[in-house]
Amino acid sequence: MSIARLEVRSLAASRGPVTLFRDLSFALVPGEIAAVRGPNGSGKTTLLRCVAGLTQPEAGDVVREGGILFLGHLPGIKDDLTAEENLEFALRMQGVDADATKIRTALSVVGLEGKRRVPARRLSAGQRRRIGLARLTLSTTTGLWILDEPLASLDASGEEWLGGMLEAHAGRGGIALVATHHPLPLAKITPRDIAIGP
Ligand SMILES: Nc1ncnc2c1ncn2[C@@H]1O[C@H](COP(=O)(O)OP(=O)(O)OP(=O)(O)O)[C@@H](O)[C@H]1O
Repeated sequence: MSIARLEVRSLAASRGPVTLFRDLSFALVPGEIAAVRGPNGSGKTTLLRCVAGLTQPEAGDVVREGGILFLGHLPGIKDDLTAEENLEFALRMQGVDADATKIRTALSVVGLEGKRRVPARRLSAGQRRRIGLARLTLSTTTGLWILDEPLASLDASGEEWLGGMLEAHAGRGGIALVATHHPLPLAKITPRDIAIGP
C-alpha cells in the first residue's frame, strides 16, 4: 500500500511584489486526487514546489506523510542519454532501485520499448514526456505523487494510460496533486479541484 496524507495550512507565496496565493488550506486523504487549476503564471508550479519542499512558502505549513514522487513540468530529459539511461538516472535521483529488466518493462508499458536505445534528442515531445511518466510504474509504493502538467504533449492513449495509473494509485491509498490545464482523464474518481489565482 502507498498510504499518504497531505495537509496544507494557510499557505502563502509571492513572486516579487505579486502575491500568488494566500491563506490556501486543503487536506487530502488516502485515495484522493486533486487537480490544481489556474491561468498561466497563477502559481500552480509554485504551489507544487512548496508542497514538495522545494520552495519555501512565505507563510503557512505543509504536513506530509509518505514518500514523494515529483514530476516537473519539463520532463527533465537529458538529450545525450538514451531513453533507458534517462529513466535509470531519474530513478536513481529519486532513490528508487530499478534493474535493467524493470527499466525495460517500464519503458514498454509507456510504449517506448522500440526506442529504449535511442538518444532522447531524437525523440518527440510526447515520447520524452513518456520517459518521465514511466517513473510512475516503478513508484507504486510512493504515497504522494506531485505531477506538473503531466498531460502536456500526450496523445489520447497516453492520457488514458495516465488516468489508469492515477486511479490505481488512488486505489492503493495513494494521493496525487496534479497541476493541469486539461480535465484529468479519470473514469472512476472525481478529482478535487484546487483553484488558485485571480
Ligand atoms: N524563477 C522565477 N523567478 C521569478 N519569478 C518567477 C520564477 N518562476 C516563476 N515566476 C513567476 O511566478 C509566477 C507563478 O509561476 P508558476 O510557474 O508557479 O505559475 P503556473 O501557474 O505554474 O504557470 P503555467 O500555467 O504557465 O505553468 C509567474 O508569474 C512567474 O512570472
